[in-house]
Order: sequence, then C-alpha cells, then structure tokens
Amino acid sequence: MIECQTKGARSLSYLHFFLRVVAGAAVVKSSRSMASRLGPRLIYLSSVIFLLSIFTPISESNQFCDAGISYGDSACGISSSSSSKILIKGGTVVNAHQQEIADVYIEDGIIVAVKPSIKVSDDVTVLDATGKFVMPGGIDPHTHLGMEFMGTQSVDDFFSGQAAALAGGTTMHIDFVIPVNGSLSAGLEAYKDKAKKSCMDYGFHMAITKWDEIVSREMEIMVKEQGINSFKFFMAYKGALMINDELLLEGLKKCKSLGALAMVHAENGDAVFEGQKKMIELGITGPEGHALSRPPVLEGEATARAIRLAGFVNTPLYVVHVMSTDAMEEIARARKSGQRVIGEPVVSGLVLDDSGIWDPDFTTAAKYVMSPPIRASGHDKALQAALSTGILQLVGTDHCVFNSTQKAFGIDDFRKIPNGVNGIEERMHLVWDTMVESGQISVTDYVRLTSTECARIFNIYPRKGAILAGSDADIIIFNPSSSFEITTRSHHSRSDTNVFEGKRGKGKVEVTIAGGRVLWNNGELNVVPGSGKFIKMPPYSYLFGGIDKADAKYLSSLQAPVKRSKAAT
Ligand SMILES: NC(=O)NCCC(=O)O
Ligand SMILES: [Zn+2]
Ligand SMILES: [Zn+2]
Repeated sequence: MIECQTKGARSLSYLHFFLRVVAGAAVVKSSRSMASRLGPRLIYLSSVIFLLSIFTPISESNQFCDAGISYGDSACGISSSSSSKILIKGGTVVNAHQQEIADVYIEDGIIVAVKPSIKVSDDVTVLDATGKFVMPGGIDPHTHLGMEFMGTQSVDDFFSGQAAALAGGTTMHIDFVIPVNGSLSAGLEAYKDKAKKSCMDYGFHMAITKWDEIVSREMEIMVKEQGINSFKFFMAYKGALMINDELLLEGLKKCKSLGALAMVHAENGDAVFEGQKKMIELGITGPEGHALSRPPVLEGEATARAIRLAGFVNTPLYVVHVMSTDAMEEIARARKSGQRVIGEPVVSGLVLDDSGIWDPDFTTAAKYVMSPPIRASGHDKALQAALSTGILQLVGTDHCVFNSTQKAFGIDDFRKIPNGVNGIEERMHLVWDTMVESGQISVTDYVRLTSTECARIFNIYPRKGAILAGSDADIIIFNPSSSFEITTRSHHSRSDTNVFEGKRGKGKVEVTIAGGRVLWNNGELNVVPGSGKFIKMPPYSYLFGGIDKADAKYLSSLQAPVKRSKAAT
C-alpha cells in the first residue's frame, strides 16, 4: 500500500476540520443569542467563516467535483497529495537504457535526484515502491481528442481523454490539429481552445489538407513559432481529408526544409472508395463491409508509395497506425535499405483481430470500425514480433472515440459509421501484458516503446521519456504482481463501449505522477482542468542528423561531367 498524505496535507485537513467545527459552533451560538447586542454582526461574521470553510477546497479533487465530473467512489474526498516534494522510495527505476534500484526525489514538478537512500525532511510525501517498477509516464504519440470527423465529434475531449490517460499511466499525448478549411492557423486556434481544459501535458501534430503558398508559409510559422515539428498527410478519406501525390511531394519537401517530420495515414483512398462502392452494390452494408472495402493490400500499396516518395526527397517518414503485415513489411524493407522510416502500430492492432467487426450485433461490431481496419488474426502477432525486433519503433493508440449513438449513424451504411476506437487508458497495461509478460520484450524495451522513443522522435527527450535528474516528473509506479481488468463500467472514457471489454492481464499502474503531482493513486483520480501544459517540440530531431551530408553527396555525383563522343553526321 502506498503512503500518500504528507504531514503538511494532514495538518491542513485537521485545520480545515477545526475551522468548520468552530464556525459551525459560532453560527449555532450566535443564532441562540440573536437578541444580544452583537447578534447581527456575529451572525454575519460566523456565517462568512462557515461558508468559507465549506467552500475552501480540501484538495484539488474538490475542483474536480465542481466541474460536475467524478471518477471512482472517493474522487471527491481527501485524496492524493498536492505536495510539491515527493520521494519515491526503494523501487526499480527503469529507463530505456538501464534499470537500477534507486530512490527518486521530486521538487516542483522536476526530478531532482535519482540514487539510492535519499534522505528527506518531514514535509516530503513518501511513496514506497518496494518490489515495483518506477518508469517514465507513457507518451501517446497519436490521439484525436474532441476531433470533428465524419459529421460528428469524438466524445473524449482534452479533459476526459486525459483523465482516462492518467488512470492508465500515460502522462503526455500528441494530438492532431485539423486545419479549418485548409487554414493551419485557424485549426491551431481551435485546438488551443479545445486544450484549455487539459489536465496533463500535450503536444500537437498538424494535418495538411490542401496546398498553396499560404499553407507553405503557415507550415514555417507552425515550426518556428508554434512548437509543432510534425505534419500528417492523409492518403485516405476521399472527399474529406485526403491529399494526392502531388500535394504529398510538396509537403515532404517543405517538411524536409523545416526539419519537420512527415507523417502519413497510408491507405489508397481512391481504391478504398471503389471498394466501398463494390460492397454497397453487393448489398454488404454492415460494419464488416468496412473491413472488406479496405483490405491490407491497399495499406501496403500506400505505405510503399509514401516510403518511395520520402526516399526520393530524402526526408524521414513516420507511418502512423501500421495495422497490417503488408505495411509492416514495406517498412522493414525500407529500413533494411537504410531509409529513415518510423512505424507506429497502435494497441488495437497489436492485441485485437477482426472477429469483433463480424459480430451479429450492430453496436458490438460498429465499435471496432477504425481505419485502417483491425486485421484478421495473424497480423496482430506479426506486428508484435516487428515491435520486439526493432522493425516498428513505438506504440500509439489513435484514441478517437465515438459512442454507440454516434456509431449508429451508419446502421444502414457502414460508410457512415464514424471511424475510431479507444486505447488511451488501456495502452500501458495491454502492451505490458502482451509484450513483457509473454517474454517478447524486456522492461527497458517497454519503457522505450511506450515513452522514450516517442520523446526522441519528437525531440523532447530527456525532458520527457526519462527518469533522470532535470527531467519532468512524469512517472508511474507499476506493480507487476497485481492485475488489471478492462470494462466499460470502470473505464474513465466518456464512451459507452470499449473495444478491449473483458480483457484481463498482469500488472497494474498504481500511481501516476504528472508534473510532479500525484494524479492517480490506487484507483483515485485527482485531476484539475487547466493544469496541463502545451509542450513545444523543436525541429531537427535525431532523425535528421546526416541528411544534409547524403544530399551533398548525391548533388556532387550529379555534377560529374558526362563524356559523350560526337555523333556522326
Ligand atoms: N483511425 C481512425 O479510424 N480514426 C481517426 C482518424 C485517423 O487517424 O485516421
Ligand atoms: Zn489515420
Ligand atoms: Zn489517427
């Protein structure tokens, strides 16, 4: 059991309790002596004290309750510490490069020391982590909170989605800004507004949905002034977000010139459109039509095309939500040839197969509709193997949740089912159980795949993704001997369904510390809207190192004179 309240926090609670008792007594006494000389003034004074004592927060969880939201039974009582000094004692501290038994001392949101036997004063909150892993909080590279998509909006916003993330051990996420009518700056303003209610740190990628001089200039502003270092190109969603090869080429060149990472949703959108028409003509209108209309070959084709175009421009490429063996093998081939390609599987693709989408119950089947689709059994295992051998580099979620009422927009036509599934709360547990418990990866690999590699790729390491002196205090305490179970009843998402319903496994995130505060502690969530920070991500991550040398070599090879003999007349 984890010790949680500091002496300071306890005495604050006692003081609060005392204040309430005194003020309450004063109200009673003054009402009894109403006829006395001081009556009206005393009534006024004591009533003010009494009201103040009622509305003075005991802990931040009161603000959480004021927001009209509660998670768990005791979220509105005295819960986690708000101390700015925390000592995590006796755990196994795991970084991507090593693990060691050590204490971790935190002050004002920053890790101050990581070493054995740290001594602290009485005002420090002490968390005993003996027998447990102390790891960097998860970083989810791929989310869509409050996303306007397919005529509706994903139900988890920057508060509920982040609260769910924290309950599952994730302390930062990177969301995709969607431009407004192609305008990046209008899109960014809209997302800054959505993110005002954040209760944990976040960053932004930016989607590119049209091309002109203004967009090109706005990309520069995003990178140089707004802390965005990655741009996503949707090769699918014809008639909505989809771009063509010409735009992709322009975008790749611009990304390279800015040191920004190009990302692709790789599916052949024209062929998907054809596939959808074919299914409807055949009378296949249910959710299974979604999977049948966009088979793995279309994901493989688009992945190969994006890789070749990025190779042609010589700029790094990040392939989001790799769902099939077809796409994964294209990435493997490119990496083997020396090309800088990052592959991101998502937790739904790693642990689920397509059986759900064939369920006879529409609500059940529709909840699995996402793009690219969750594939037939076999792809999941291949993606796990690719992750464990370094072909794929990090795990995201693509958390983009629509409830069963929204999914029912497509009851007669699978093309109208909003695409997206959950995962932000479940990723850390499912990756542990699937990959570490099965012996496919080590604990240090787990940290790399769920946190460190994301921080490196998006150029915020070691501020994020590490337990080192000077890093942000985003930390989880993970009990490998405990267990988890996923249910819609107990999850923190606003959705009324969960694609991982009923999954159980070993390991449990017992404590989540974000920004140096204990926000999740043994089933109690203690979050404050507006407390999360936007994390600026600078350009030119490690993926760009040496690109200029390769370019220079290529250019000089072009300048070698070609000797031709004069043609006979
Ligand atoms: N993946 C999905 O189905 N929905 C979210 C948008 C996207 O990433 O394509
Ligand atoms: Zn996508
Ligand atoms: Zn996505």
